[in-house]
Amino acid sequence: MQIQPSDLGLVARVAGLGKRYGSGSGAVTALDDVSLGLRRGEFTAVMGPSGSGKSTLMHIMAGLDSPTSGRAWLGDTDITELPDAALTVLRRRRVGFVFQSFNLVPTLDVEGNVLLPFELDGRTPSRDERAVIDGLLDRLGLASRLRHRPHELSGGQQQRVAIARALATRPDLVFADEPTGNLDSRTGREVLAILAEASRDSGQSIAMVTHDPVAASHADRILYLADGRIVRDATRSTPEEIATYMLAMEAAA
Ligand SMILES: Nc1ncnc2c1ncn2[C@@H]1O[C@H](COP(=O)(O)OP(=O)(O)OP(=O)(O)O)[C@@H](O)[C@H]1O
Repeated sequence: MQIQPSDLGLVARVAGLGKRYGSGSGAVTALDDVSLGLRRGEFTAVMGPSGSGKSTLMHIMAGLDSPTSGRAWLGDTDITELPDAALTVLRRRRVGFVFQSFNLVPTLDVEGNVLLPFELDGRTPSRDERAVIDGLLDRLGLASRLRHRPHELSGGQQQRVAIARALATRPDLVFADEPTGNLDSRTGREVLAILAEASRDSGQSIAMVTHDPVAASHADRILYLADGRIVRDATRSTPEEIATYMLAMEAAA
């Protein structure tokens, strides 16, 4: 019998992943032979210089983009050859995303955006789920903004709506691309605390791209990418240790 990712405690896995954009002399190798597993309940930060492949890796792991070579699993499902409709359902049930561009629906108010994953799944939140959502909206300072639409919110507020939406269904796996990028330091700390709690208390796995050593210091594990390859897989580190390594990487580039 074949060993499944879940037998190893993994909620997502990629093996021998490669991604090339374009062809001929203009081709760009965004990922080069990346193998990685994300463990259940683990909070992982993904760091690396601009253009090192962080967003590409997250998009492929989340089933939003396909690799040029290699394989990717969400849970025990190999998503590399999964038909689009099945992949959409799998993503909706198991994965939350926070994109750099927020991807809020402009015609829906804050509450409508946060409840969208339930709407798309054809159900309303249970009483427990409603309590989780209300707690998130409260902690993210959005409780007084429920009837506002995205264009009536600041960039940081829109980012918080995207975070509430990603966590609302308590998905197994949350991918967050620079989730604190637009936030002041107090709100940023609250978002990091919410992500850390989701992993510690609810067993959710979080993968967060960040350029900020302080944000990365909240994670259990830190992956460093350079030129499309994982160059270091580290355990929890201080902001100073992270900043020192990032500087050394940039100096070596
Ligand atoms: N759609 C695309 N077409 C062509 N090249 C692309 C495309 N998307 C990304 N790339 C290239 O792939 C490489 C990796 O990009 P990616 O966005 O994954 O990097 P990143 O580490 O997330 O960068 P940043 O920190 O600046 O967001 C870059 O060289 C980028 O220019």
